[in-house]
Amino acid sequence: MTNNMIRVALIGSTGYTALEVARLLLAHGKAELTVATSRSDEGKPLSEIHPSLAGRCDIALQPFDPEQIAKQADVAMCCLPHGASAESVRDLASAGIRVIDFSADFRLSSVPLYEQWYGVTHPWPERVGNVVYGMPEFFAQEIATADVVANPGCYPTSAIMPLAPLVRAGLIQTDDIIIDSKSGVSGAGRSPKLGTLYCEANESISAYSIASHRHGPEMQDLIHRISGKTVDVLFTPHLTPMDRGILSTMYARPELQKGDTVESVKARLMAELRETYRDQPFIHVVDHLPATKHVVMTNHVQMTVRVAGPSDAPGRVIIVCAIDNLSKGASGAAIQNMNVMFGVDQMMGL
Ligand SMILES: NC(=O)C1=CN([C@@H]2O[C@H](COP(=O)(O)OP(=O)(O)OC[C@H]3O[C@@H](n4cnc5c(N)ncnc54)[C@H](OP(=O)(O)O)[C@@H]3O)[C@@H](O)[C@H]2O)C=CC1
Ligand SMILES: CC(=O)N[C@@H](CCC(=O)OP(=O)(O)O)C(=O)O
Repeated sequence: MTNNMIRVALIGSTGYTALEVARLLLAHGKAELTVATSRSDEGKPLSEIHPSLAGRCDIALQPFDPEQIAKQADVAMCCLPHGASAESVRDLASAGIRVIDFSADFRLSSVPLYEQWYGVTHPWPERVGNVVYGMPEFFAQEIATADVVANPGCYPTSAIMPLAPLVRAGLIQTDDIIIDSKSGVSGAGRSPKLGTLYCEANESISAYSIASHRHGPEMQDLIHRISGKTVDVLFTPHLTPMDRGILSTMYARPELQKGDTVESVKARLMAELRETYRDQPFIHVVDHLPATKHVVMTNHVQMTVRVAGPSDAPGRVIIVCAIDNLSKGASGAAIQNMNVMFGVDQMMGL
């Protein structure tokens, strides 16, 4: 650190999550961007790639050189796609710089699980299952001293935050959990793809990767790590015509107690969530139905619970959670993790 400022390196600066990190750092106060790397646009000012930064962040893009970056920065935010990220994370960590990895390369507990879902051989297998999951609401102590942090996936954040405490407390059954999520198009990244072209995505909602999305195992893995219980989730993501935001609607069966009503089950689940997140400044257990508009452009999470069925026979628990995929689902979470790693107020810049 110089002048008490945390020096931040952005790796893969031309993408959406990198832009969001740069934007948040402009208002941070205790952290500054000192390095931005790019394979494709070396030498150009960052603001040429992201015009919204013009006149505010004109740092020149440089090639990826871990030894050099370690001299210029205290922490690297690695905003690369999964598969490509792991090698860069390994090289940065070996050069002595702390790393926050935005990809899924270090999120899962085991190499076989990673290789089964990502279809690539992991280049740093000894660290898989040995990197803290960057969710300070559950793992702040480990994050504070970590050399590498695995920033959570966007959909998993919206599911793990409400489900893990309820599973841990034994309030919902562990099988038959359905997670139905809708994401804005920025969740797919900035590289052009057929499905994210305007005429494909606008005025349309579509499901994709049914029963085969890689975030299903991430949700199961992390709920297990937090609750100690094995859960079975069925996850369906949808692409929606919004720039950003995720709304997840989740269905589970309650563990009933004698005399339970719809109202008593709802009260018990809401009380558990409120107690879990009582001291967490970004997590809000609300009475209203959360919407993406309530949280976009913020690091805040809103969640609530409803219960369906005749009043004396509660059937299904319905949980609704809203986040911003680029903020608490990616770059905001990374800034929060960085704050915890460097011992500053976790809300700084957020
Ligand atoms: N978008 C979102 O909402 C979320 C994204 N994430 C994760 O964050 C990471 C970044 O996402 P996002 O910013 O959306 O992605 P983008 O596609 O917008 O940007 C990724 C950047 O990585 C660089 N890059 C692309 N391919 C390679 C490669 N093969 N080797 C090295 N560098 C490469 C490029 O930068 P350059 O050419 O400048 O080097 C590119 O601009 C991904 O792992 C993603 O899964 C996680 C949660 C939410
Ligand atoms: C809308 C959309 O396409 N979303 C992306 C997930 C976003 C993400 O960043 O996930 P990882 O960090 O785990 O890669 C998808 O479904 O692949």
